[in-house]
Amino acid sequence: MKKVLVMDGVAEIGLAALRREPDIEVVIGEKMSEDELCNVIGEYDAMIVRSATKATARVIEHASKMIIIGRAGVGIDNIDVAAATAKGILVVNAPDGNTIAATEHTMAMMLALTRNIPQAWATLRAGKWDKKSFMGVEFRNKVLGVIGLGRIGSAVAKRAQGMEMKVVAYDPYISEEKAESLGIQLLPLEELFKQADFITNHLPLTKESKYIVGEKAFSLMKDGVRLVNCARGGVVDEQALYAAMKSGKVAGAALDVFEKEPTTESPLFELNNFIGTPHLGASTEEAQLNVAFDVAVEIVAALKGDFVKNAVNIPSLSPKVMAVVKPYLTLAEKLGKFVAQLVGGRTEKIEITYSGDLASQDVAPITTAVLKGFLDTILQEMVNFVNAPTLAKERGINVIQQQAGEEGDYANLITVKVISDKDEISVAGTIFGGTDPRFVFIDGYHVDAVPEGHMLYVPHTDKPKIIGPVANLIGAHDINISGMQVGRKSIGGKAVMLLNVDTPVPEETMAEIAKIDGVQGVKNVSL
Ligand SMILES: NC(=O)c1ccc[n+]([C@@H]2O[C@H](COP(=O)([O-])OP(=O)(O)OC[C@H]3O[C@@H](n4cnc5c(N)ncnc54)[C@H](O)[C@@H]3O)[C@@H](O)[C@H]2O)c1
Ligand SMILES: O=C(O)CC[C@@H](O)C(=O)O
Repeated sequence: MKKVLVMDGVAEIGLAALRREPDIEVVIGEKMSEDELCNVIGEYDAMIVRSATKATARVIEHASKMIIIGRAGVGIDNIDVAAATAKGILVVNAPDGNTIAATEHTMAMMLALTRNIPQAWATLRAGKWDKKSFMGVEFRNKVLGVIGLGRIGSAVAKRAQGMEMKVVAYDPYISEEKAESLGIQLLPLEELFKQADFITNHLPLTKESKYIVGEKAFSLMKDGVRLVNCARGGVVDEQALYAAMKSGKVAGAALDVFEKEPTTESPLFELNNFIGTPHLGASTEEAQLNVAFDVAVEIVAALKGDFVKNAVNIPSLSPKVMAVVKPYLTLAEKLGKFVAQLVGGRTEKIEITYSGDLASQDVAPITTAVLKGFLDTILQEMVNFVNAPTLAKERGINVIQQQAGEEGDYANLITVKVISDKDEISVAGTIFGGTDPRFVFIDGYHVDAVPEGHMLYVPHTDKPKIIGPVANLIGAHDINISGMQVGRKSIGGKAVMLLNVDTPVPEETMAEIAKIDGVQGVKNVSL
């Protein structure tokens, strides 16, 4: 039975999707301190959070059974993803489910700010009919500067265009063509600050984006600019904003997110032209249903050992690409395991070359599968798709992935070459007919071996009286040989023999095989 800890109030539809699974027990957690969470987290195989619970490095250190942490929302700044990755814990989010909610909240904040709606209602409620204090401005023909033209930024832009605003944007990771197709002019950030009448931030909080809207930015802005942030606190420097509002530079600001959350006190709250909401961007019934369901589906998939769609710490693939690469993952893992058992010495480099159909695919997950197979064989600690690249890097293994392009004799081919301080070995595999994995080269010698179970690898000199004696010695120990492949490049030169055996060949038999004249080595391999 797998235990899932659900924190921060996740919609019932997500809980129901988890409870439907007979092997999953759902535990609804109450708000906990870091210490309290550390004390209980070791019992759980998965955890779901929104933004309140912090999966810190300390919490993750105590998460001894954890397979996956799911974020019912977009931002993953409350999860220490690096710590999770190093521990092999998958982190997934629900990136699409609350886009519209956050977009509409941004539009609501822009309108409320510009037409003084919260302030006017407060005075009306206080018994005053005050028309003079609440003069607004119109959106039409104004310039909206969107910082971060991702899912929410571009949806906000579309709605602003519907209100006849001119939209400019800053996002160095979006192509000119994409922006053009949205009718948006991309600008350098400084230029956006200079031109915009309204500015809305849609950047996540990262090292690069912290305080990107700070003192210098305010000095560049137009007098009377209005600012909205419904993305992440800390992108806007709240002290600098306060100063810019006090000086009259900023005519109004609306924040849904704050550097410190929860927060109920801020100098900004004393300003009449400031409005704030307590991180409500994703708080619509629809968004909460979407993110709860999406994240639950990912948790169920991960706990069953299936692939997840929205992993943030392993490469995510579209279903179309996944359909292409999935059959190669098992083959790749076996190639990694095979070379790990043959190579001696300290591994310095692993070169993985893809050709044929794979030359033009996104092969990053296949490379990870090779590393997983390789490291799982040589390390005691848990190795999985999440931590395999990090573990390889920590061990100083230089991983080179290349896509060769030329077809060769195989429709698809993965060649894994491992170079150590003492040794070098390569093995290549292919998939026949979409499902049938084969090893087809070992150190450039052609073979055609089914990569499964126990195998015996015997490099030798190509001459008579080798194959028979090897087979006889194995047979004499009552071990059944279910397959045998011999590859050579030239008569009398080096050759390789690969046997599929039903049980591993005992050490003493291997020692006898090694004594056969012409045998250059003998190794057991288990896949
Ligand atoms: N207030 C809420 O409740 C709420 C709800 C949903 C999302 N969010 C937040 O809104 C933000 C945007 O969400 P999204 O779904 O649009 O994300 P997204 O990933 O689709 O968009 C982010 C955009 O920012 C750009 N970007 C990232 N770092 C940058 C940098 N340093 N400089 C310039 N551009 C950079 C990226 O290229 C991307 O286009 C996230 O921080 C998310 O957590 C808040
Ligand atoms: O869960 C929430 O209420 C906020 C989520 C939002 O900040 C996000 O990044 O998706």
